[in-house]
Amino acid sequence: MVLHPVLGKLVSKRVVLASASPRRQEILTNVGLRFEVVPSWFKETLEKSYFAAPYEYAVETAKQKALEVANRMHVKHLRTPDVVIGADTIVSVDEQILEKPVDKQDAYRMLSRLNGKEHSVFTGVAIIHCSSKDNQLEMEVTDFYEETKVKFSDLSEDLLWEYIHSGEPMDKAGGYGIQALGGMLVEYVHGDFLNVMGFPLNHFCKKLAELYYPPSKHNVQHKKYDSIPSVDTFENLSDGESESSNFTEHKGASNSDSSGMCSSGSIYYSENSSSVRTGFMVPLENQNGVPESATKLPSKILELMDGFRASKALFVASKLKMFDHLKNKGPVKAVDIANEVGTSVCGTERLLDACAALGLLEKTPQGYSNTDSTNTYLTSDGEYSLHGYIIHSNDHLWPLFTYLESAVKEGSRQNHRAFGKKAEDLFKDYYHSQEVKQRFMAAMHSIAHLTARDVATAFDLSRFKSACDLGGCTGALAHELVQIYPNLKVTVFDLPEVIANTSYFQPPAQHTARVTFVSGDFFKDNLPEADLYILSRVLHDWSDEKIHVLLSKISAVCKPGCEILLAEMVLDDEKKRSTALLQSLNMLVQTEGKERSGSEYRALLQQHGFTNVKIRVTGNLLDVILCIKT
Ligand SMILES: O=c1[nH]cc([C@@H]2O[C@H](COP(=O)(O)OP(=O)(O)OP(=O)(O)O)[C@@H](O)[C@H]2O)c(=O)[nH]1
Repeated sequence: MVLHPVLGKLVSKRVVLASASPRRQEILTNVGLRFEVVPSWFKETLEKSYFAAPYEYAVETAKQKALEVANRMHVKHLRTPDVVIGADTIVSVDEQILEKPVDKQDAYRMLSRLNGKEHSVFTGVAIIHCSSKDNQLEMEVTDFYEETKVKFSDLSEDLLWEYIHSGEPMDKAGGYGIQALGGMLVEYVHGDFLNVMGFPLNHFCKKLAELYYPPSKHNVQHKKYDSIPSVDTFENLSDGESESSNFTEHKGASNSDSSGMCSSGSIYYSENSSSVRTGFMVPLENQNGVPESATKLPSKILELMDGFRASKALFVASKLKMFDHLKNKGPVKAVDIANEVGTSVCGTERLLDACAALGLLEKTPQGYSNTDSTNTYLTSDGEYSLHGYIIHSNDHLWPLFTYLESAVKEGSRQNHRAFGKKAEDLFKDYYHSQEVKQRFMAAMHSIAHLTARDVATAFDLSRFKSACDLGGCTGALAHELVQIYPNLKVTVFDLPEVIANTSYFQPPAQHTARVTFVSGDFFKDNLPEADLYILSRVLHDWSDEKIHVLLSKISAVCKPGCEILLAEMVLDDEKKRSTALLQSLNMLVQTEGKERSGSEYRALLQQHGFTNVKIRVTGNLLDVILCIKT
């Protein structure tokens, strides 16, 4: 494979990809490059008017992303990477630069602009070679860009919105992903497809070839590499460093292709060879440098078999607040965390190592530190903290799931077995003690906060003046709704014991005046008047009989034209979505409810006069259903 000699130059180096883009990770992993991912914190806010051409903006942003990571790693870990790669993809149309859309309206604006026209996709790339002298960081920056022209077909408004509601546009430059659903919008591509996806691999390899194999005197009369040097010219490329010639062609290896790549994308190389040889077998290595087994392993099954261990490691690290202890600190040694948390050193070290291997922590010789997503999702005060739900999973769901077998045999909830209590009303169980109640509310709050934006924007709700969120708990969705819809007032209706405890979860005052809390039981008490009734993660708790009671109450207070919005994990009719199916098992062990399909919800709603049932799959944890009282 012609790329090997070039990528092989990076094998012995500590390579860091300064990008959170899963596509860039995939493109580089697929060609066997081994690297760490350290997403850049550089904010993509350079003043666009300062740049004469769009590609200059993309190159400068890529450079700034990579420089930020190189500097941070040097300062933070005192272990400087050898190479840092940064990239930035933009779309340019009518002299405008389009980046990632900020919301659905923005995605719509972008896609409408691209509709029926040709545009350019530019990816700027920066390759920074770092070294440290007297603890001073020295960097050599190489950068380049690649342009690909893409043309969209003429697309209808409906199709654009359908695409936007798929959720795909949101993290993609120009608001589309050519590698997935977005591919259907595209009439033609002129240039490097991978460049559109986020990383111009071919140009990257050419750049490495230029850097690592500069034309020597004897080949200087040859044309400058305008493509990757082929294997035929491989010997000419040798610069005498042993690593450059460590690559071995592997003929006849059963799970390799002619490129010498193993099927999982690793590069073959021999340990001691100083010249290219053929037919020499060495163990294949995976991404972590671990030899691959000779036996074909059922990796999916093994992963499921051990899945509970990984979950429990996450739960325990969260419960012991290890991620909180690591927040805003440089690397911390296991012994220091053990002392702070009050745990054994050997146990703590094993747990932290497991968390690092699971990608939850970064580990360096100086100690452990949180990754960015750990700071966001796993610390108790992270922006989208799931801490509450993780503790609920550990303390409540885990014991219930140990009785899954009984639940399957008996077809009913297992609270009496897990907690030694007679099954009463579902929420009475949660609210019997202040501690359990707060834990449950924190869990519901974390999921509501994470899903609120997608639920609130799945449909345009700007025509409504008043909404009532039945079982709205801490008001996380209500607050998101009033932020998005300036004319909307939302009443959160929930049990008195919930309403009495909501103050802790309220956001800073900004739009809070348009959110009010009213206590009551939606099965027994009068419902507040509203144009829109919201039931988010409510119906899945209940049997069809109870749902009929609730829907008939709502139907009775709904004037024609009033609407209901449901947010639930909707099962696909083919029952293939494992997250929703596992959530349905979760409902089995603890409630009388279940997850339902779109047609099941439609049937329930239609029986109470709610028609025109529309369903949006959001790509987040909750899907959204909207219907109108006729
Ligand atoms: O067809 C596709 N077009 C673009 C993409 C993806 O879009 C983003 C572009 O954003 P950016 O370059 O700013 O990169 P980020 O994702 O924010 O990650 P960084 O941490 O590197 O800033 C990029 O992910 C492309 O892959 C696509 O998927 N398909």
